[in-house]
Amino acid sequence: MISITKKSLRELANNDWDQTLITINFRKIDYLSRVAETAINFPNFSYLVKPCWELKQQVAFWIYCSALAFQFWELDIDGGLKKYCYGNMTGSTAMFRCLRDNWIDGELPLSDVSYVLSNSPNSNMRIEIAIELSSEKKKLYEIAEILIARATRGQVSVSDASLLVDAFPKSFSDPYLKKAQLALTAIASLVYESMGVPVNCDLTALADYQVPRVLRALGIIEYSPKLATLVDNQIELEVNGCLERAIRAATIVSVENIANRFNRPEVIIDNILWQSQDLAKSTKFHLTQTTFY
Ligand SMILES: Nc1nc2c(c(CN[C@H]3C=C[C@H](O)[C@@H]3O)cn2[C@@H]2O[C@H](COP(=O)(O)O)[C@@H](O)[C@H]2O)c(=O)[nH]1
Repeated sequence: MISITKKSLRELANNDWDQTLITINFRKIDYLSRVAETAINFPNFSYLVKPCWELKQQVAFWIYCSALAFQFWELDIDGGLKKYCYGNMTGSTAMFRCLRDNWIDGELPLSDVSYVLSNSPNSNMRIEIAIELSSEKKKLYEIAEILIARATRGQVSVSDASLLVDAFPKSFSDPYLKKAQLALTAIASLVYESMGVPVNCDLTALADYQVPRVLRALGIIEYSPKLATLVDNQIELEVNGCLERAIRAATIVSVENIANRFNRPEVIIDNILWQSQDLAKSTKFHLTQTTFY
């Protein structure tokens, strides 16, 4: 098995970043100093876990949430964009809350998977992924334990994220390990919150559809006219095609440069950008039907 490392993901990103499709305006990174100043706190993952849950359960829950953190939108028959809603929440926040509300005795019971997820976008794939996890509760808790032990040593890495892919390939396979790295960020944060051990996250940015939208609105990345037209008109991009990969790659390269410029970890920069979606206003995100992000 070829081992995936932060170095190999960066190399992949540098290969996939097609500069005829996307320009990165490195000079504009300097203008982000105000954003970087607020990028002090580690992302918070304890807001949904119940205080009575032991750490292993908190981690199992966030592995579950991360596996389902993809494509919270769907195009309806008129071509309009519909986002996943639960209560008065939308997108991933809504999904995480729905999972928390249906989490019983340390799991989303297998018998509940279909009805809990049937009204979500890409529901067939979401249900398949949930079945992979819910039918292997013991394995979920074993991997949670292994990853907690690694985090407790003070560092998590891309190769730890790839353990999740080996354990649950349907849930976590992705050339850029987006969801597996989200899970590792959650584990680092939860270990810190519950044990007081600071955990260094040697991870890349999480290449999703919101961070490139924010980077584009900030003028850090700029699409070629052809790519801009597709994204702005909400034309779907082929999964794993060169356009989609170029967007994910430019996200990783940009966040790496922002992190280096302001001497902050990539996960913190990623999180502050993800939390800054309001800045992007009407900027469209790219549409790709995928379970990767
Ligand atoms: N790059 C990056 N992408 C992230 C996250 C998160 C979850 N973060 C929070 C969880 C606890 C912490 O407090 C974090 O703040 C979700 N996503 C992605 O966004 C997309 C959905 O977007 P929307 O429809 O707006 O919810 C989808 O691709 C999903 O995979 C992140 O942190 N970084």
